[in-house]
Amino acid sequence: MPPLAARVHAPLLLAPAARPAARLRASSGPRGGGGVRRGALASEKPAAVAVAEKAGGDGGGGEGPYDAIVVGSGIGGLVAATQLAAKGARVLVLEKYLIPGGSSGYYRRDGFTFDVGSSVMFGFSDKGNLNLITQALEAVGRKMEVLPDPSTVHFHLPGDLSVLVHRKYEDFINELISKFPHEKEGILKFYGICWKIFNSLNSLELKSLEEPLYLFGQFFQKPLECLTLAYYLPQNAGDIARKFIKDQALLSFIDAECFIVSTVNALQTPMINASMVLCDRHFGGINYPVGGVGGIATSLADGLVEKGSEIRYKANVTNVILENGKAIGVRLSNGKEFFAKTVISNATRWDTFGKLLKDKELPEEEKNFQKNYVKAPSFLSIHMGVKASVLPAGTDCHHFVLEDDWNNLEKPYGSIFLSIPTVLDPSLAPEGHHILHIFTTAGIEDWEGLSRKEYEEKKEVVANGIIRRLEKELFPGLEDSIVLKEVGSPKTHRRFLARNDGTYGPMPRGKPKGLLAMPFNTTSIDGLYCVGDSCFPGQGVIAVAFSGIMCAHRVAADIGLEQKSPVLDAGLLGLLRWLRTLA
Ligand SMILES: NC(=O)c1ccc[n+]([C@@H]2O[C@H](COP(=O)([O-])OP(=O)(O)OC[C@H]3O[C@@H](n4cnc5c(N)ncnc54)[C@H](O)[C@@H]3O)[C@@H](O)[C@H]2O)c1
Ligand SMILES: CC(C)=CCC/C(C)=C/C=C/C(C)=C/C=C/C(C)=C/C=C/C=C(C)/C=C/C=C(C)/C=C/C=C(\C)CCC=C(C)C
Repeated sequence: MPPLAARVHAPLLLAPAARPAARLRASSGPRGGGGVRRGALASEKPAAVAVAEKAGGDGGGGEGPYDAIVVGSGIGGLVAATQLAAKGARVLVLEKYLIPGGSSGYYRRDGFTFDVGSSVMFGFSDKGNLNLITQALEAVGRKMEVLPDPSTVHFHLPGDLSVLVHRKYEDFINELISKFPHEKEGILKFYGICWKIFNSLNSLELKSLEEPLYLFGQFFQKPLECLTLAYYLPQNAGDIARKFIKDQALLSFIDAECFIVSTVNALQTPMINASMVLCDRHFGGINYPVGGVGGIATSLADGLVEKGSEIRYKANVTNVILENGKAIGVRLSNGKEFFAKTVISNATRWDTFGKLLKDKELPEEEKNFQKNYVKAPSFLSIHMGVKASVLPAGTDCHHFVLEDDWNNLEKPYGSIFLSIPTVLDPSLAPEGHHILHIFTTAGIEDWEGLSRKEYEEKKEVVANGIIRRLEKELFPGLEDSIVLKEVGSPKTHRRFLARNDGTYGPMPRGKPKGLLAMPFNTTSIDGLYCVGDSCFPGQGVIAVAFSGIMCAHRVAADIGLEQKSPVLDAGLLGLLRWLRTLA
């Protein structure tokens, strides 16, 4: 392997549009083996690529009707689409970009395969009911090989507090107690409640909470578990932690645990979401897909096509078409129209109602959502290839760094997330090298109004500051070991992920009532559904996978593929709408 030249790349978070053919070929998965059908050869041409090549992006003339059109192929959209296709629906997914996955996509540079977003994968185990990524793949006959991560994250926190979240719960809890022996009882109680909630969740068959026949069925079969969930639904992790824990540093640690999940502190993080991630990391564990995270989306897209549905790339949806107030199709930027019984938007709710329905007055329900939630800041991401020698032996895969001051936890550029997926899967980088994927929160307003030169310079200055902090805290010699570096700003994320202001997801405006105000999948527009991280239960790949499963169930009932009761529907949907107004 010839040595890689050290250099700094232009602002490319994702692949440049100048290489469309290569990008379509790359759809076979990050490593070609990322999404192999059971018993199929890894070298077989994935069906999704064939359709993309045939479609050649936007065409002309109207098409349809489909059972459902899905706008966007993030994990939320793809799970909704594949679940529906598995139930026998004919689905069309329209994706603006060149490959599927959105924030869970990938790109390649000089032999490195980078995950665009998170590399920390929940829900990828082979047990329980909450392994939603595994289940989503299985629904379309796919299975990915995964590598168990021995830990979830290594926290490097103020006051030299270092906590490694081991895969084994006992190891983690003993390590935490060893740092706060005086809070042993409080620690066991707080994490004990998390387990109570997690076990309740894990005992249910997860489908749409907006479908009454299913919901009442679950209440009948598992009354205690459902009541437990209903009890904790409006509560937040920070309030529960404060019932048992007094030590401020320990409460700040729990803030950091929650911040990773929700980009806000524990007082603002719904207890159900906190419990889900604080326990699944030990129950199913964190598992990394061989070949990279991008393989999940390409496998789902291939599975979708094999079920007789379609996905088209370079298809930029600009409008949802309404007829008598009902969503009946969509229009692309090239004027082409597609029609369907239902339309599912995987764009954020801000984009769905602010752009795809810009001529329509914002419905009350959405006003309520925007009253309760704001767009979380975007982020600055740095993808680097480094010489392997810079990492000490036994380096953990994921790190969270906040050096001196707890007050900086939620501030822009305050906390640093770092993933080194090559610790688990060396095939993602050329021999002798590692990948460092670094990100930190950043607002779009910081990056607007700059000239090209100022923008490039600012990216360099900010990125180098972050790299120097990591060099000081974790890896001496880091700067000199860099062979490849690409910096993405909030503007990059807005452009390539098509997310309003490049937002990371929704964030409660104040202190939420747990998950009570979070909208589900139906909207106040007949035939229009939303899926993704601005729907219940919020941010996170496993969370949007759940929103996809819920959405597909509700849509399937509405188009006659699953049982439904119009009378009960009206009652439950009305009740849920009313409950949201209480939040
Ligand atoms: N760094 C990170 O770890 C990171 C960053 C951001 C988001 N995330 C996570 O990623 C997940 C987001 O998943 P998601 O399912 O909500 O969606 P997503 O944002 O990942 O994907 C949405 C997809 O819809 C496409 N799209 C948007 N508008 C469109 C339009 N008008 N026409 C056609 N296509 C359009 C986008 O190109 C994108 O591919 C969440 O888990 C979130 O928390 C992670
Ligand atoms: C309806 C009513 C009213 C009532 C009823 C009751 C009941 C029954 C209820 C039920 C409920 C349920 C089922 C629920 C569910 C839920 C769920 C599933 C949830 C989930 C969640 C998840 C989440 C949130 C996740 C998240 C994650 C994340 C975000 C991640 C991230 C990561 C990252 C960022 C990375 C980091 C990195 C480093 C450190 C490096």
